[in-house]
Parts: sequence; structure tokens; C-alpha cells
Amino acid sequence: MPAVRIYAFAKELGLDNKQLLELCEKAGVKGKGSALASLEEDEVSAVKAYMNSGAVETATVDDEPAPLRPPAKSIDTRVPEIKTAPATRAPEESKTDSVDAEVESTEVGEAEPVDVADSGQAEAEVSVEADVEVEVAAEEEVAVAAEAAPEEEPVAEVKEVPAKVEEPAEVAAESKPEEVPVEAKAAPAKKPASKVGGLLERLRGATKKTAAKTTIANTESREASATTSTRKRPAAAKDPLAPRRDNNANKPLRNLDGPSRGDGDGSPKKGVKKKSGPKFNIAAMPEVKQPTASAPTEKVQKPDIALPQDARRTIQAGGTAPLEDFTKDKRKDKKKGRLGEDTTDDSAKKKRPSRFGNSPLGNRRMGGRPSRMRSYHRPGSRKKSGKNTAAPRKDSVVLQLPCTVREFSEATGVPAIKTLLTIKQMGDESNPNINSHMSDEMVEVLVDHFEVSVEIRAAVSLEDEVLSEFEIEDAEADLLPRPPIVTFLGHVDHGKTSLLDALIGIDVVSGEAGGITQHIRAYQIEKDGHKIAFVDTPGHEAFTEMRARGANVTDIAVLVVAADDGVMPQTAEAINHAKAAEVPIVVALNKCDLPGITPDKAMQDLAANELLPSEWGGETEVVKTSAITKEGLDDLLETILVTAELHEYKANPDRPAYGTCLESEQQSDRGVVCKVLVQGGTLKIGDVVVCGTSFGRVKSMNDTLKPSIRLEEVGPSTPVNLTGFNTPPGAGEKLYVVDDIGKAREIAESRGHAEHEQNVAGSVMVSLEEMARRLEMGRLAPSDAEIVTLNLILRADTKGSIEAIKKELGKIDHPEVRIKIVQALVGGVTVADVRLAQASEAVICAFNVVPDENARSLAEEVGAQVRRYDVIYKITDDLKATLEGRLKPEEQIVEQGMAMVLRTFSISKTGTIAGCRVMRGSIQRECRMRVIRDSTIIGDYPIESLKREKDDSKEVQRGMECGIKLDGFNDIKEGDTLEAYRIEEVARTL
Ligand SMILES: Nc1nc2c(ncn2[C@@H]2O[C@H](COP(=O)(O)OP(=O)(O)OP(=O)(O)O)[C@@H](O)[C@H]2O)c(=O)[nH]1
Repeated sequence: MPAVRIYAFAKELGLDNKQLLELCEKAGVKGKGSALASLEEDEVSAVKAYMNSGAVETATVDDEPAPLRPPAKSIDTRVPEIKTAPATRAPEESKTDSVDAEVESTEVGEAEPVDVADSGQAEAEVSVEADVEVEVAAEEEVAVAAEAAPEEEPVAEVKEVPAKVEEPAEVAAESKPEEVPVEAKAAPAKKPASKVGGLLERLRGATKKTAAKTTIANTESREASATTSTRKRPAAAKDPLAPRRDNNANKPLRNLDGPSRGDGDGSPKKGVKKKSGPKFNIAAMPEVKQPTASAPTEKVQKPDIALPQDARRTIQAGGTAPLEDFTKDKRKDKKKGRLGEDTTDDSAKKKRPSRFGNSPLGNRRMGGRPSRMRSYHRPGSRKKSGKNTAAPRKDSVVLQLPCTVREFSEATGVPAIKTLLTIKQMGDESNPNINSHMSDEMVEVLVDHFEVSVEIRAAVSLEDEVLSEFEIEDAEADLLPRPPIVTFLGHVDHGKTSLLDALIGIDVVSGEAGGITQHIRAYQIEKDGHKIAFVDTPGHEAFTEMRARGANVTDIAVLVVAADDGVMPQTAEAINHAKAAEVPIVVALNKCDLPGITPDKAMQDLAANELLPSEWGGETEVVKTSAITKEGLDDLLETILVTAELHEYKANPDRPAYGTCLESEQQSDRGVVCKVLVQGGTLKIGDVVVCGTSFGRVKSMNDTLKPSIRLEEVGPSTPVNLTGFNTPPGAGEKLYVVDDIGKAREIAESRGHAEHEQNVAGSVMVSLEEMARRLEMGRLAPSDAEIVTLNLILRADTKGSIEAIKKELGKIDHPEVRIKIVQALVGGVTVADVRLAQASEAVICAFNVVPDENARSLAEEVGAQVRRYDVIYKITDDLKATLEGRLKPEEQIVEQGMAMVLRTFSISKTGTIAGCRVMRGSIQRECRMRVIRDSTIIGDYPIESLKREKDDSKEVQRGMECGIKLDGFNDIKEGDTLEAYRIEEVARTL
């Protein structure tokens, strides 16, 4: 049973909100502050139990004979009062309605009685009300919609609205053939139905059977999110508004309290007397009577009436004029005994159109609650005689969200003052006025409260509007062959980087800190006239996200398995990523040069992981390679190219580009540099791009392999280093080219806002929940006081690094200590970080970045700790050791000094000499040097030679000039900073 709001529950019980809140308190259900608070199933039971215990004298909602005193008045008086919302009804209770359900299923021929009785959706609509008269038409609606409802569940993206039985028969019937197959297909798709996910699927062409499904699922979710308030768009509803209005204009309103609720002749249905029957949410009638036909006694001047806003909109949209509707209704009313009752046309009842009719928003259900669109007239509430001069409540109006109090009142006919009063009664203390914007939730509550029926139309976000064009599939004729994207995946140290280096003819592996890959790399190369985009991923377990990202952008996965190791944990993980991405896998059985290697064990491992090698009769190509001897490299390349040829990868280059951000960083001179893999369209300098919460105009694009090559435009399957974003986009975010910088900004900002809200909401909820849990267990203060928190401020070179560090730190689990990341940002350590560290007593962890001079001296001054790392697992090892109080004294890095490179000299045979000035401390011959460019550590090397003038020197002091040659690094440049340090065995303190 879903949670039920206080106000709804109070309404059922015939109590006011305050009374119920008091009852809750007494029943031991604490912490329900306002009418908007929700009660869980067990809490509802607790309240009911409390009420049934005789402690209070009030009506009960249970069907069973209750120990409470009987209602003071007749059943007619009580019935409307105890109209039961779904939240208050236990599933078993709904079984009392199974008789009705059987009738329905017989008539419709689809729904089983159990569907209605058992389904939560069905239950949601069934009322406990002991109502004698049940409309056959309504029953049909229940039966049909009850069957359709469960099939809607897989639509994950749809905001809140659970399917409900109150779905009008027409809508349910129409949408069923369109939706069910789509959702049934979409459900098993392994990839989330994201925009580019869908496009990628399409790009992968006809070889993938799932492409169509995913595309459809995407379209569905787009539709759903565009309207928010609907789960499905009836196929026939081209113009969502017109049919709805026509229906309502032409069909008589029903007065459910009137005699027509029976068989149509005004008499109650025979044989079903006093049976609990389902209640259905159908067209609400105006709350007050329309003026009677009696002629005015004296001639009055016709008032000058301004049409309400929604009526004006209707006319502008080409709908019927309000007066037309009015006259139509009048004509129809003549045939009726009473307003809203058509006593002549019984069939009309069965086919009664819902006021939600064909609208795409038609099945919007207010927050999953039962609609109260039906008008109830409590005894005494109906006016006995005389004319009602109050403005009739409107129904069938469209309410565009977000809306103000004024707009709500105009749309619903509820006076603004009454609306404001109700908002206040609901516990809103913000003192709203007529122009105040209401939250969607509040609108929903008010609609429920005033029992008005409105069609709520969620605002279509700019993002949906702008990015929807990326959902459109390219015409086959526009697709041209594109290079394959090949990702190297596998366990740490199995030789991915070495193999790729050997294939491309570069040497990346020797410059990697700690000998492990910590960043995703991507290059496009040309081999034997074929272009291929290669992506290298880290193998260390911390980089799961990067591996997943690599697998998600790839066409072909090359699984690198060291022949001496076989399938290891990250190999298995990589296999899963590749399988999830549904891409072909080519295995490179590497390190075959190692002596005494028999590849059989690795082959068995592969077979055990459902990758049966082709030489064993399976379908997986296994190529034996060695990055050292270059054995098997040609074979590997050929296998990749043949696989690519088989799959015919295509894309449309003549469209706005889209792609994926693989990595991003902040550089001091270039700003945000983002490694992007273009997957479709052509990306050009000057294009406006949006990527996650970042946006900008493409300023420059550089080749990823040869950064000096500037590119003006790049087509599909091309990785580039791109500048122009305002902030570093999140790795893995999708990039889209849009036509307007304003739109890009708006999309990025709204995403940022939503992200922020989510973060804030998440953290508050967790802490409150945790607190509540602890309070419950009565152990809040003592054990909490014992927990030591280590605050961290993370600074790293890329977002990917932050992601990986966070993941690693998340593994540190200790009962008495915990790590809290106060802030995690890309870029060098700044003064602001030091200030924050000072205020929050945090330690600053700088991964592959350094503090700027101001930050460094401030940190020294205030005693803030800046710990620097270049290998990811050292951070966790260090912190773990720190937290566990077992810091080893050895390997303490002692900073020695810093030198600026003023000039460089290239000497053949020797290499590049850096002419430096020592700016801080001193440089000693045995020191190691960090090479820093743009606040980022680009390498760490020992000193090969240190000279003053032409003489070798052991130490050069601050202010002096010297020549430094680094061992194994010749790419030193003017402006680089060299930091000297020594590793000493000294005691560490935190
Ligand atoms: N004998 C031998 N050694 C290899 C071969 N390929 C790589 N190695 C060595 O294995 C070690 C790890 O190689 P990498 O290329 O860094 O491995 P990796 O899989 O890229 O590692 P990560 O990116 O950190 O996951 C290095 O010392 C390489 O020299 C090979 O084919 N034969």
C-alpha cells in the first residue's frame, strides 16, 4: 500500500488535519508535522488500531465490525465521510469487491477478477463505500484499465504516476495496443534508455536487434517526460486538447448522487443492494447548481464578463467557444431530469468520455492518490433552495505547471482567497500571496482538496525540446561508413597500454606514475589505409566507471588477458561491461613471450566466462600477442578490422554533432580541456555545446595523439581535446551541439540546479533517517561521540580521478572512524581550499595537482595539511593507515625546493637541459623532480645531472641558476616548474 498523506487520511476519517495529527501523536506515530506528511502502511495501521481500541470516539475506516460506536447518523450520512482512499485500504479488503470485478471481466472479456482484487492499481480505485449503485460503464473502465495497468510498470522514467484503474476505458483501450509491445520490448534492454544510448544503438546498425527496441523506449520516455503527468499518449490523440474539450462540451455532466446511478431508469440496480462496490473517479460536476430556467422577474443588464484565461486560450487554440459549450449543455439539459443526469440515454453512460479523455495527460493521477473528481454532496452541504450565485466550479481545464495561486484559481474557479487559506492550513508558513508560485505537489494537493478536475500539464523542459532532435533516427541514405571505436579492457598490468603503444607506435606506458594507467586515453590512427579510434582504459579496480564508460562508447572490445595470469577480477568485470554494451569481444592473450607460458589455463578461464575460443570451436577470436616482442600485433589488427568490416559501422556526418566526454580537466592557461569522442555529426570550431552541467562554444580542438595538430572540424569516431566549456563536464556525460548559447546555458544550469537539489535532498534525508533510526535505538549520543571523522578536501587533475578516489575511499569502513569528503574539485589547490580546510579541520589531498604559491604559503602559515599523491591506491593506503593509527615512518616525502625553467637547450646525444633558477629551498643531486605544467604534474623523474655553470654540483641554493638534466625526460619546456623532493624515513603525523 502506498503512503497516504495526512490530509487525505483525515478526509477519509472525517477529521480535520489537526485532529488527525493529534491522533497520530497519541497512536505513537511521531514526527508528522503537517498535513502534507505521509503515513506509511504500518503507521496507518497503528492509527487505525489506536482508533479501534476505543481510545477515541470517531468513525472507523475498517470494513470489519469495529469496536467503535456506530455512526450517529444514517449510512447515507456516513458514506461520503468514509470514502476510502487506496492508502487506507488493505489488499485483502479489496477482495470484497471481487463480485464487481467478476461482472467487469465478463463484460469486457479481458480482466480476471483477481486482477482487480489483487492489483495495487485496482485496489487504488476501489472504494469501501457501501454504495448501492454502481455504473456499468465505470466497471468496464476498471476492468480494462486494471489489465493495462501492470504492463505500464516497466516505464522507469515516468515521474511518479502509478497506473490506476481510474483510467478511462477509452484511453486505456487506445493506448494498450501501442504501449504494451513497446514497453514489453524496452524492459529487457540492458542499457538505460538514454538519448545517446539510443543513438549509439542505432549507429551500431542492423546487426543489433535491440536497436529498434531501445529507440522506441527512448521515444516513449521522451514522451512521458515531456508531459510528466501522463504515462502514455493515446495513439489517436494528435491534438491533445481538442478531443477532450469536444467530449466535455458535448457530453452531459453526471450527477452521481442522482437516480441515474442505477440501471439507467433511475432505480437502483437489483440484486446488488448494499453491496460494497467500486467507486470510480469520473467527471466532476460543478459544485453548485446552474441557475434554473426560471425567467428573471425583472430585466437585468447583462454584465460585462471578461472571459477567463483558459477560455481565451481555448479559443486561441481553435477550440470551441465557451458559449457554444454552454448552449450545447443547455440543449442537452432539457432532456435531463436533473442537471448532469441523462435519463434518456443509457448507452451514453457506458461510453461516457472522461474529462481526461484523449489528452496525453489524461491519465495523470495526482501523485498516485485516488482522484476525487467526483463531486460529493454531504448531507446538508447541498443548498436546499434558491439560486446559487457563486461562480460554478470549472472542470476539464488545463493547468500548466508551474502555476501561481492566481492561475490556479482562474483555472479551477476556486477563489484565490480560499486557495490561500487552504495552503496556510496545509502548514505552509511562507505567507504566500496571489502571485506566489505553488509547488507541483501543492497543486496536486489542492486539486485533491477542492475536488476539482483539471488536466495538469507539466512544463516541457527546454532540454526535452532542444535535445529531442537527437532522438530522430538518421535516414539510411544519410549514413556513411565511419571508423570503428575499439576499446582496450582488462585487468591491471595485463598489458593494455603496452599493447596499444606497440600498435600505435608510441610510448605512454613508461611515463605512467606508479606504472598504472589512471586516465582514459583515446586516439584515432590510420593503419593500412583504415582509420581506427582506440580507447585505453585503466585496469585498476578503482576505475570501474572509466571501464564502463570505455565499454559504452565502443564498437569492439579488445579484452587483454595476460597469458600467465588468466582471467582476473577486472577481466571478468570488463567482460561484463562489454556484454552489457552488446559489443563484439576480441581477446588479446598477451605476454605470450614469457618463458614457460602455456595459454591453456587462460583459454579455460575464457571458456568458463562464456568466451569459448574459436580454436576450441567457439565464436571468440583469441589472438596470442606480446607487446614486448610485437608478436601477433598484425593478427590482432587484422581481427579488429575484419570485425569492424562485418559490422559496417556508420554514422551521419551531416548533422549537429553529439558525443561523449571521456575526461575533463582544468588547465591554468587553456581553461577547461575536455577529451571528447565525437560519435555522430561533425563538430566544428564555434559550435555551441552542452555537456552535463557544462556548456560553451568550441574554442579549439586538438588531436589527442599529436596535440600540436589543431583541428577545425571532426567527424564521427574522432577523439579530440576540446576547449571552450565553462566548467569541466562530468566524465561520461553526453555532449550535444545546440543552435543557441542561451539555450545551452539554460539546459546546463537547469541540470546543475536539479543535481544540486538532489544532492541536498539526499544528504538531508539520509542524515535525518539515520538520526531517527538511532533515536529509535536509543543510542544517538554515546556512540556518535566515539566516531572520529576525518574531513577531506579533494583536488585532482580530472573528474575521472575524483570519481575513482571517491570510490576507493568509499571502501574504507571502520566502526570508529569515517572519512567525509567536504569538497572535491578539479584543478590545483587554491587559497579557498586552504581556508576551507582550516575552517573544517580538513586535510587537503592533491592528486596529480599542486597548490599555487599563495595556497602553499597560506597552508604553511595556518598549518593546513596538503598531502600530494600521484598514484591512486597510495591515497587509500595512506588514509587507511592513518585512520587505523598505523602509519609507517618510512617513505615520507620531504620537499626540498622548487626551480623555474627559464630556458631549454637541446644537445644531441645528451638530450634536453633545463636552464633553471632555484626559487625556493635548494635542489640536491639525489633529489627526484616533479615536472609541473599548468598546475598539473606531468612526470616524476630522477636528476641525471645537476650543474652550476659547467661544473657538476651536489646542491644549488635558492636564487641561483643551474642546469638540470632529467633522467628519461626530454620534453621539458620553458615555464615548467620543477619540484625537488626526497623520500625520507621520518615519523608521520596527521
Ligand atoms: N613480458 C611481457 N611483459 C609485458 C607485456 N605487455 C606488458 N608487459 C609489462 O606488463 C607491465 C604492465 O603493462 P601495462 O601496459 O602498463 O599494463 P596495463 O594493462 O596497461 O596496466 P593498467 O593500465 O595499469 O591497467 C609493464 O611492466 C609491461 O612492460 C608483454 O607482452 N610481455
